[in-house]
Amino acid sequence: MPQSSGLVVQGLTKTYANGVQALQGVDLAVPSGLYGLLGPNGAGKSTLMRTLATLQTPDRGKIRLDGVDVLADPDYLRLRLGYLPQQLGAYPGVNARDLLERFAWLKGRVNRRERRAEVELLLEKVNLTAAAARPVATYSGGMLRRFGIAMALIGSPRLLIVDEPTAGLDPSERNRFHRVLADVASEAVVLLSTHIVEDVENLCRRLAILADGRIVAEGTPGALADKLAGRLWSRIIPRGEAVPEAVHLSAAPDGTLAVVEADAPPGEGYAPHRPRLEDAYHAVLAAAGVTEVAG
Ligand SMILES: Nc1ncnc2c1ncn2[C@@H]1O[C@H](COP(=O)(O)OP(=O)(O)OP(=O)(O)O)[C@@H](O)[C@H]1O
Repeated sequence: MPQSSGLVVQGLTKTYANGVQALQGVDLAVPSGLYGLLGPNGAGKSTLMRTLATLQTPDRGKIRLDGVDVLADPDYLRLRLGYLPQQLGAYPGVNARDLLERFAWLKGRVNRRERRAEVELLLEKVNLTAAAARPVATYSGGMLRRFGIAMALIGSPRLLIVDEPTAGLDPSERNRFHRVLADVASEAVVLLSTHIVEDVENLCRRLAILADGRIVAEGTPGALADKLAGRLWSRIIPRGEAVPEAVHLSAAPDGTLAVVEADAPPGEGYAPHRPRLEDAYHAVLAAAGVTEVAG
C-alpha cells in the first residue's frame, strides 16, 4: 500500500466563536482498519469527527484521504465517507428498507435494480433483513445503531466515522455491532470515537488519546499499556480508609480498588498490577494535567 494511503491529519486547529479552542494542532495518521479515538468529555473528539466529515471547517491544518487534500476537494471525501453520528434523526413511519433505498437514491444510486441489491446486502450485513419491513421508529437501540451503520455504508465508503456508538446497548447488541464494524474495517479506514476504553482495547489496532484539543498519546493498545509495565501496584482500600493518590480508583465489592504508579510497592498489601489500556489512558491524562470530568 502506498505511504499516503489512509487518513492523514496535520496541524488541525479550531477555535469556536465563544473562544473555546476545541482543536489545538491535531496530527494523526490513520491507516486502514479500526482506529480508536479516546478522550474525556470536551476533549474535542466530536469537533474532530465533524471536521473530518466536512460538516465544519477548521481554522488551519490539512486533511488528506489517500493522498488527496480533502479541504481543497471536499467532494472527494464526501463521495467516500460514511458517518454515523451520536444521534440518528427520527424517521416516523418509514420502514428500514424504504429508508435505505431513499438514501441510496440520494447518494446517486439511480439504477433501481442495483440500488435494491445493495440495500438487501446492507440489511443482511447488519442483520436486519428480518426486520426490514418494520418502521425504524419501532427499533430497539441496538437495531437503530445497526441501521445507522447500514445507512453509513451506502456506497461502500473508504472512510467510516463512528461517533460514540455503543451507549445504551446491551452486551449482545454491542458484540453484534462490533462484529459489523470489524467486518467493515477489513476494507476501509474506520475511525471509532468512544468513551469505552475496553472497546478500543479489544477492537482497535491503534488509537489516539485526545485531551484539551491535543493528541497526548498514540500507538497500539499493547504498546501504550506496556509503557507502565512493572510500575503499577494495586490494592483494595477498605471502606472508611483514606484512598491514596492513584492512577485510577474504581469501586470494588469490598471497597475501592486503587491502582498506583510507583517504582516499588507503595505500601503494605499492594500487589503487582498488569497494566491495561485503561491504566495507560488515565496515566496519560494525568501526565497531561487533565482530570476526567464525571459524565
Ligand atoms: N458549536 C460549538 N460552539 C462553541 N463551543 C463548542 C461547540 N461545539 C463544541 N464546543 C466546545 O468545544 C470543546 C470540545 O467539544 P467536543 O464536543 O468536540 O468534545 P468531545 O470530546 O466530543 O466531548 P464529549 O465526549 O462530551 O462529546 C468543548 O469545550 C465544547 O464545549
